[in-house]
Amino acid sequence: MLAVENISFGYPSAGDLLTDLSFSVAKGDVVCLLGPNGAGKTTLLRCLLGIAAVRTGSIKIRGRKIGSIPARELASDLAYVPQAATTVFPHRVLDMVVMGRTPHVGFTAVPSDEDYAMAEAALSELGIAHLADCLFSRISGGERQLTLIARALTQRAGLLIMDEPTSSLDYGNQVRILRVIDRLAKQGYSIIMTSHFPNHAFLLCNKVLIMKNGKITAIGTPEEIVTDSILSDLYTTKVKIVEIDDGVSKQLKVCVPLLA
Ligand SMILES: Nc1ncnc2c1ncn2[C@@H]1O[C@H](COP(=O)(O)OP(=O)(O)OP(=O)(O)O)[C@@H](O)[C@H]1O
Repeated sequence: MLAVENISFGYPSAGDLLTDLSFSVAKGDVVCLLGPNGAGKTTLLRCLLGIAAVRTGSIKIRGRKIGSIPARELASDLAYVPQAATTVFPHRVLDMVVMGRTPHVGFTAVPSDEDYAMAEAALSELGIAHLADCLFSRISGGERQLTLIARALTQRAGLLIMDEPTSSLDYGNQVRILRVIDRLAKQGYSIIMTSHFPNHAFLLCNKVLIMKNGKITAIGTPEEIVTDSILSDLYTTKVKIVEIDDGVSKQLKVCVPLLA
């Protein structure tokens, strides 16, 4: 679905911030991008979205270079789910979600009844249909994140790019969002998400990219590469991976930071 080949990126008159990154994303993949602050995760997402133009290499979606795809067409392949910041504009939740139809209807056109029906269906799919008439600025952080995911679903793109989808959410809401991501992947969506929580990789990702100083230093399954030594090196702090019984059917790995 997505093929990233040897890309480098830097801001004008500065050196490379991302160096020679390559990876691929298949249908149904949930890819977790792990790395410390400043590693270049958001910058990489900006390149994938075509907001930042790469210096070298190529990013292809379904075989086409993203630079050659008109923005509106690209939006039917890629949807961005930003962090759940609030907005100063008092939009209704349903109106926020129907904005996902913008690439399909155009900036000046009014969304049709069908567009609103799609937005309502996305809200129902995520269990927040009751919020349709609430103001986005007055719902909780977890509800805002679900609203932004609903907007991406309404866009009808197969690849969802999520920047720290659980940031600033409490434990229960983090798990709710992770469950939604897991369910979407099972429906065939591909997902790339950044996270500061290696446990997320164990819980729902089938592929992990380890990023440090603008480079991908390891790619693999969580079992292969989310290890004591790689995480301790990545975050320059002692980390231990332990196995627990999840109480249902399997052993689950969890990552524990050590203070000593
Ligand atoms: N507009 C810009 N101009 C120059 N440098 C920038 C710009 N935006 C970001 N950077 C630099 O790029 C580097 C990578 O930033 P980026 O936001 O991609 O990291 P990140 O891994 O997403 O970090 P975090 O986990 O803290 O969000 C940082 O050193 C940052 O200062």
